[in-house]
Amino acid sequence: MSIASQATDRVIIFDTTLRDGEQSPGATLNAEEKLAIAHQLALLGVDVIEAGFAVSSPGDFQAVKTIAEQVGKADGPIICSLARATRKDIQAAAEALQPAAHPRIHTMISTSDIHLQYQLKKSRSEVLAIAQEMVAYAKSFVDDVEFSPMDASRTDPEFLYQVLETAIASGATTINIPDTVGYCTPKEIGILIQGIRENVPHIDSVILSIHTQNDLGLATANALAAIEHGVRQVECTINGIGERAGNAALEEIVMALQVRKHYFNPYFGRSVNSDVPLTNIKTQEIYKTSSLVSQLTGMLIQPNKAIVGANAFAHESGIHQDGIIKHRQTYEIMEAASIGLPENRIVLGKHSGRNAFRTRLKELGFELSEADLNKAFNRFKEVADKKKEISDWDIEALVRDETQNQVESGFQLEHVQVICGDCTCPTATITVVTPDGKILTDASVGTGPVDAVYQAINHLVQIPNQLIEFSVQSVTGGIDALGTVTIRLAYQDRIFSGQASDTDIVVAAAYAHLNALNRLYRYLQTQKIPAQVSE
Ligand SMILES: CC(=O)SCCNC(=O)CCNC(=O)[C@H](O)C(C)(C)COP(=O)(O)OP(=O)(O)OC[C@H]1O[C@@H](n2cnc3c(N)ncnc32)[C@H](O)[C@@H]1OP(=O)(O)O
Ligand SMILES: CC(C)C(=O)C(=O)O
Repeated sequence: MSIASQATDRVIIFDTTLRDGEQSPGATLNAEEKLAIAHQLALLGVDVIEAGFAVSSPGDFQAVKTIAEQVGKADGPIICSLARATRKDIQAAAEALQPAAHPRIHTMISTSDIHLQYQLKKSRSEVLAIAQEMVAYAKSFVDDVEFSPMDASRTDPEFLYQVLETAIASGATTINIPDTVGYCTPKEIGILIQGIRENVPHIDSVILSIHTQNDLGLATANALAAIEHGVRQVECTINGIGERAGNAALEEIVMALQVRKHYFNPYFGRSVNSDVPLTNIKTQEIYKTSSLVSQLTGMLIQPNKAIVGANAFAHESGIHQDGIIKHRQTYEIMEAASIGLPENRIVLGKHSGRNAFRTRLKELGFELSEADLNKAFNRFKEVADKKKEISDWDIEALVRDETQNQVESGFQLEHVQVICGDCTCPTATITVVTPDGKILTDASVGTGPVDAVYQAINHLVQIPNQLIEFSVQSVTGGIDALGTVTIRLAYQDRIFSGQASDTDIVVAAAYAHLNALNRLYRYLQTQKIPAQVSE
């Protein structure tokens, strides 16, 4: 049974990722890649896959044919090919779709005066005659024929009604209304659809469809407005890819209908509180499908993209994180799991608060006292000011650092400043606070910036020691990674180690050195050997 002959109390999802989506500059797919996406679209549960434009190239013809064979099974989706309103295009589409259990030919011709005058160079009556002839021709191959009046939203409504009436009389089973250049506002789309429903004879005997482009960023809003006015098929693409600024994004349409179903239910004659989904889409497959399309087309997804962007379920600011930890719905209207993501993300960064920090520490197995937590949190904020995102490894390093520094109280590092470069003698200026509260400053030169720091600290602290090991490790990847410096100092026959982390490894080296010196200092105290602090 053709989908058009079924009464629909839901929205038919017509996916055109493999046709309009592939028209995104740079997004070209080969037949194998198209097949992989088509299989995933079938798993996602789309009703119609527009697999390509069969006449456009031998490769696209083959892709449509292979998808028709391998995905267009009896229990699978409708497989569709686009065709201009020409015999050659329609023949190619029919031939490529031949193996599909449910084939659809989608034929189109422009109807706006600007297209007729400048592109087709045809009169309205010629276009009317072509539409009539070509829909009938497509119908001679398949039952399921979709007709699109290209640039419908800029077409004289009276002429549009005439063309649509003709297409329906010639056998079209789906009438698709394209806002080809993404020109309309949602209100105008509503008026357009309402006008068609009121003025085109037999429009209720076909599926009315909408195809929106995103030139003004209104594709999703326009598609939803059309649904409110009785449209029952939406043409859309994964991640919203498509010609120019793209098409309505499938994931946005589907999740809007899912999350706001109580709002949309009355437009489908349902009771407001019905929880029956308004599409057949298995929403848990959305994320996987989105990633596959992004990977194969090379079209990266902007981080703030609705539903599938990396930040769509990520919370960075303390107030939001606090709310999410207390009750997820305070700042989330849908669950990450509903699109197939394992969980939402609390991102620790400069806007995060104590609750999120404490919660992450607990997850990492650290139970800190309130005082220790505050200290670690202050360090965290300092690092967050320099680093975009704080990873779990960074946090572990910070907490370890704080814990060690508490144990080894003694000299406190107040200030580190280093000048270095290829034409400069590396010079470090260091300020420390002694255990009895004196503030001391000194400057030293060295063979490199770290050596200069060590010389200056040694001069201030006056504890004899020998640096026997120095290593630096990047805690995480990236240019803003935390570096952990580990050192070992020898004093007579004893070894004292120190470790510290910072986004600046010279600063980390200074803290690590002081950390080891404090251990040595405490040892000297227990041995009653006085340290000679410089004056
Ligand atoms: C809004 C949309 O997304 S529509 C789909 C757009 N997608 C594509 O164009 C991708 C695939 N296209 C192609 O591979 C090629 O353009 C082809 C194979 C379709 C045609 O290639 P060519 O024969 O070299 O024609 P070309 O692309 O230069 O020009 C398009 C021709 O189609 C005509 N045309 C455009 N739309 C239609 C239509 N709906 N019905 C009939 N003819 C049409 C144009 O008037 C023009 O004809 P002309 O050469 O007689 O002036
Ligand atoms: C072929 C039609 C539906 C189209 O892509 C458009 O008009 O934008």
